[in-house]
Formats: sequence, structure tokens, C-alpha cells
Amino acid sequence: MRSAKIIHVVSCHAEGEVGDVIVGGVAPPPGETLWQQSRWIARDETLRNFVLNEPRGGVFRHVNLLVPPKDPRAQMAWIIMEPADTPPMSGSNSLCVATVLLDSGILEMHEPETRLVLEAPGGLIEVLAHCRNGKTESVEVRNVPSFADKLDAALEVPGIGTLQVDTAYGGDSFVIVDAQKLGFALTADEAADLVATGIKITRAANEQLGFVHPLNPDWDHISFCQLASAVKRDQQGLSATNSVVIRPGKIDRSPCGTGCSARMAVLHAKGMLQVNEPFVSHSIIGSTFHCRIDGLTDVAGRAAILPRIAGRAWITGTHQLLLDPADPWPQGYRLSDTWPVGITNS
Ligand SMILES: O=C(O)[C@H]1NCC[C@@H]1O
Repeated sequence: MRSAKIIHVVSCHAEGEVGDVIVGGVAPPPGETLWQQSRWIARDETLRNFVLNEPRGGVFRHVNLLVPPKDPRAQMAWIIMEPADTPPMSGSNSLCVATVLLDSGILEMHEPETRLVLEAPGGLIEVLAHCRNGKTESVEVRNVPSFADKLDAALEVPGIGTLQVDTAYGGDSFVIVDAQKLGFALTADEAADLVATGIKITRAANEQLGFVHPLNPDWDHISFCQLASAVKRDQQGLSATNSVVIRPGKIDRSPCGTGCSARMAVLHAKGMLQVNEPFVSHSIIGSTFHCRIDGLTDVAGRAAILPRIAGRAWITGTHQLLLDPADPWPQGYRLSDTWPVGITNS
């Protein structure tokens, strides 16, 4: 066996969504800040292509690169690589990273609870991991400040018509639409139709509504379309189902932590969800995140929430990714039969 590189990966999924973690074999990228390091990874593309593209990856795969933190309050930092974006934050990926760090012994586990501060490119997150018998059984994440952007905006979507939508930031940027009004029950058999609809809505939202993070003008687009059910209220609090369509064309198998954060910001802005009130979110495969608003804050003068999301993650394997120097496709490849083309990275 010969190899020009060897990348050590612990594979993981959080409530169904893949979030593999690179634990060795890659030097930290250049950059003064974690955000700058993540921009280098997005621009350079070598690592993204190697781990995300076929034959090693696929459009369903997310990969997280552990790097030393820049902020002294954090025990570890990481850069998130998703199929189209290198985003500020990701809920499912943060659950995978916390679980891999503790279950593999990279950071010390304390039972029954381990508290961590992790640095995502979009800011610090606080982790409370519930651990038993050497296993992280569930993880609560205090996400980055999240806020509603445009409420009840009119959006003209070619082939669909005029929709009323909300846009919001929850660590990543969303256009949120009522799934039932579009005829969706949010069941697994609708996945391909949900993707086709969600991609059209995201494209229209970027053209007509746009998004720029007020403290980070580099994050200047809407990443995802969240097709969401109406909220139900009972004695336990609020609950809803969602399908988040991830560019270039796949559905989040988890209930999407950044999506839950964005939705809670919208619900709070509309007076429908209060601080500390439980919000349970279900995915298309029936997995669940337990969420709530921990407190209120502001982002550059805009009202914002401090979201908490909680879910479970499981390690699925370990891998060593190799590159034979004679392999004619060191960057791999994407074909439009499984990987819709034409979306640029950011
Ligand atoms: O949980 C989340 O926030 C995400 N899951 C995959 C895409 C998003 O980053």
C-alpha cells in the first residue's frame, strides 16, 4: 500500500444526519481567526473535494475538521464542510463533534455530565453532554445568537406562485415556508419532491430577499429552505415537523439544529414561543431535537434569541482516507445523477 496522504476519520450521525469528524492527518489551515480559516478551506477546495466528492464521499456527507481553538475559552474548534457550503455553524454537526470528542477520548468525559465550550466558525457554543458508561447519550448545545430577518415577506417562485415566507439566521441562513400550504405532509416518501420545491424557493429567496449577517458580511446568502409544519401546542409545549432542503439537493435527515434555532427566532418574533418554553422538532425520518429559547440578546441592535438544541449522535465507524499518487482523480468527481451541479461553495 502507498499513499500521498492519510486522513483519520471517525464517522458519526446525529439523529440520522451524517457528520464525520477528521481527527488527524490534516494540518490546521492558515488564518488569524477560525472564520478566516474556514474561508481558506472554502476557497482552496482541496480538502472539501477530497472528503466530500466521490469516490470517498457523496452529497449526503458532511465532514468536520478539528483544529486548535483561537478563542482561549474553547477546548476545541472545528470547521464544518457541507456539500455546497462551509457554514458558520451546524446543529447536527456540533452534536457529532461533541460526541466524537468525548466518546473517542480526545477530550475527557465526566459522568454524568460533561461541559465543553467549542468554537465554530460562527462563534462559541456551549455543550452540555449527558454521559453514561463511557458513552455520550445526548448533547445539549447553546447555539450562537439567532434572529428573524424578514417576516411574512411575499416571494414569487417560478412554477409555484406567490408564497408568504420568513427568513432567519440560526447559525446558518434560512427561508422558512409553510409546508402544508404547498401540499406536503412532510413524510419520507416526499423527499425528492421536497428537494425540487425547496431548491426553487431558496433560489427565489436569494434573488428577491437576500440575507447578509449584520456582524459578518461574508455570510451573504440564504443557504437552506425549511419546509415547516404548523406548530402544535399541548401541555408539554410546542412541537412541529420540518424538512430542511440542503443545497445542491438533499434533505436533512435530522430536525436541523440551525433550522430549529431560526424557527424559534421567528416564532418568538411573532409572539408564539416564549423563553424557556419547550419546542420539540421532528425530522422526516422521525428523529427529534428538543429545543428551547434560553434567553434573549441582540445582534447589532436586532432582537435575537439564545437557542438551545438537544439530540443524540452515534459513531458509525472509523476510516483512513488514502490517496494513491497514481489515482487520476485526486479531487474526486461530482456527477449530476446524484450531485446536482451549478452551486458554488461558500
Ligand atoms: O443541524 C443542522 O444545523 C444542519 N444539519 C445539516 C445541515 C445543517 O447544518
